[in-house]
Amino acid sequence: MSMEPGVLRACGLRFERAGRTVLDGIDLSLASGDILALLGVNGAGKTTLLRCLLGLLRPCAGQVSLDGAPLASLSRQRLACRLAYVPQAHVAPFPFSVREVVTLGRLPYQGPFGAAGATDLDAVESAIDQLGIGALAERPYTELSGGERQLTLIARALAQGARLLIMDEPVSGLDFGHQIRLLRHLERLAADGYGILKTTHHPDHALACASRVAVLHQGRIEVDDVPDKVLTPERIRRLYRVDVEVLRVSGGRSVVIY
Ligand SMILES: Nc1ncnc2c1ncn2[C@@H]1O[C@H](COP(=O)(O)OP(=O)(O)OP(=O)(O)O)[C@@H](O)[C@H]1O
Repeated sequence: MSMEPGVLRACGLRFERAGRTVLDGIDLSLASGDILALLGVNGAGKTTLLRCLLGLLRPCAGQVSLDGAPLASLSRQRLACRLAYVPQAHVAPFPFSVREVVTLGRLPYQGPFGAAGATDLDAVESAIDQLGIGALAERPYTELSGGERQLTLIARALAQGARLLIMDEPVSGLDFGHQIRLLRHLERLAADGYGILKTTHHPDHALACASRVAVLHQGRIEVDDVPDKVLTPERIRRLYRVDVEVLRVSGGRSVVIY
């Protein structure tokens, strides 16, 4: 399993779609130990930015690099050992079992005709165990609920062994308990040296579980700083057009009241 930390960096990213500028000069970095929460209203370009950072979309200007090397200079296999993606849960075209979907995370470590070896199987069982989805392991992915699919995709990313995780709304569709357990687990992973970039629509989740918060607005990163500095009532009001208060509670944490 790859244990390499790393720094993923976007410089001057610009992306256009159907003649519209979606991203306009984005500078952003993600390092080992970071939990970076990316906020922005619907359609702000969060998923587009994640897909540019993963090398799945090609920006029309700017560059993404991993430890100083442009993504384009790295093979897909090398990249997959360093960088894992948790997309928003989707319905798979084939009824793979949950264990088989998680095992797909091990593909970068196998040769063209390679079968999963002992290390791969250990990584798969460990990821299934971390996400608490052992009871689902033999169920067809196509027959899972949205939340169960989400947990499976997170397990697949952990099985992949990459230390930088790019997660698109990882808690969406999860019940309250799974949300809290996942956020706590992300904190443990960051303490263990993972770098995590997650999009979220919940300022509360960014206050509860992020070392930095970046706000994507009108194609630009409007601010990138510690959660308490970014998530002020004024900014939340301006961004989402809702009136809220932000209260300090015990343990030095802040919560959004509405
Ligand atoms: N396949 C596509 N073709 C054309 N435009 C698209 C396509 N996918 C997304 N867009 C547009 O690109 C912009 C950014 O979309 P994106 O999905 O990145 O936003 P987002 O911030 O992730 O939104 P949400 O919070 O709703 O998931 C939006 O205006 C969207 O309509």
